[in-house]
Amino acid sequence: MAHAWGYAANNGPDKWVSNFPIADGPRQSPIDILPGGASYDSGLKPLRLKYDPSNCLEILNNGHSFQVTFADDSDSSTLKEGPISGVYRLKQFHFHWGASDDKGSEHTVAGTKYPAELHLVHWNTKYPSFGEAASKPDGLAVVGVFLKIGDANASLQKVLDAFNDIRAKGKQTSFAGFDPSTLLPGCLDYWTYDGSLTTPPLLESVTWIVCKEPISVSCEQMAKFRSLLFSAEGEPECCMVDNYRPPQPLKGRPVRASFQ
Ligand SMILES: NS(=O)(=O)c1c(F)c(F)c(S(=O)(=O)CCO)c(N[C@H](c2ccccc2)[C@@H](O)c2ccccc2)c1F
Ligand SMILES: [Zn+2]
Repeated sequence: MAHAWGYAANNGPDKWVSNFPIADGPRQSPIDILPGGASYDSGLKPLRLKYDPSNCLEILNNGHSFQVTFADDSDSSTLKEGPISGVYRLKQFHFHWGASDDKGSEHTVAGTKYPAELHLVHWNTKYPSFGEAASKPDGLAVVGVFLKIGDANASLQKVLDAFNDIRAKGKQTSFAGFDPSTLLPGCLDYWTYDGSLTTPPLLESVTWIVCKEPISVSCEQMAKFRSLLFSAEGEPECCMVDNYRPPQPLKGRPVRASFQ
């Protein structure tokens, strides 16, 4: 039985390298973004995101995070332009968060941690499937959005309202008609760099697109995130918190900014 990875002391990010040696690779994610170290690139286009709520299928607690999965058999929910070329289809979105409001994001900005981070995972349609794309250097594009404590987020609340059905690992429930563009900030200025998945298999196939502007989340909503469980029904309850990988070495990679 393959060693189950997780976020605990015995199977967390510092241990992943033993089963996934790419953990020490040249383009690992997340990173600490230094705004002063990013170079403005006037050639970067605005993000073109088009999401069809009818593609939204279900919400699932996969034991590491919760994910909302989309039908990706057509080009109706896509990411185009920005730093990428071609058409990338939305496959799922998920979040990372902390046990307290002072940590939880994967990317950091000049050392600043946010309480949570949203990831919208897209795959390059030049490849026949998500699985094929996931192993190619230009196969995936993930849009990251920071969450900052403030007013309650009405759009996020629709996702949190489904949590009672997915509290334990392996639980899933239908989740239809949700438009993920309602989770995006008003300004889509971004940083971009070449990186990887931040969980095993840590594949170095991700063009990261991290929005500069956060969206809001209330303290009560953060508490709702922390009501999910890493554990399955019948197992000792283990709260799903701190499911984030810390920043990894930049190893000389350029970070570009779409804004001045
Ligand atoms: N931060 S990240 O964007 O790197 C990331 C995560 F941090 C993350 F937690 C997940 S997850 O699916 O929630 C649990 C781990 O698989 C995925 N999920 C991936 C995924 C699974 C199914 C469909 C789409 C995306 C990830 O599990 C994956 C990607 C590629 C190949 C195998 C698995 C993910 F992409
Ligand atoms: Zn993620």
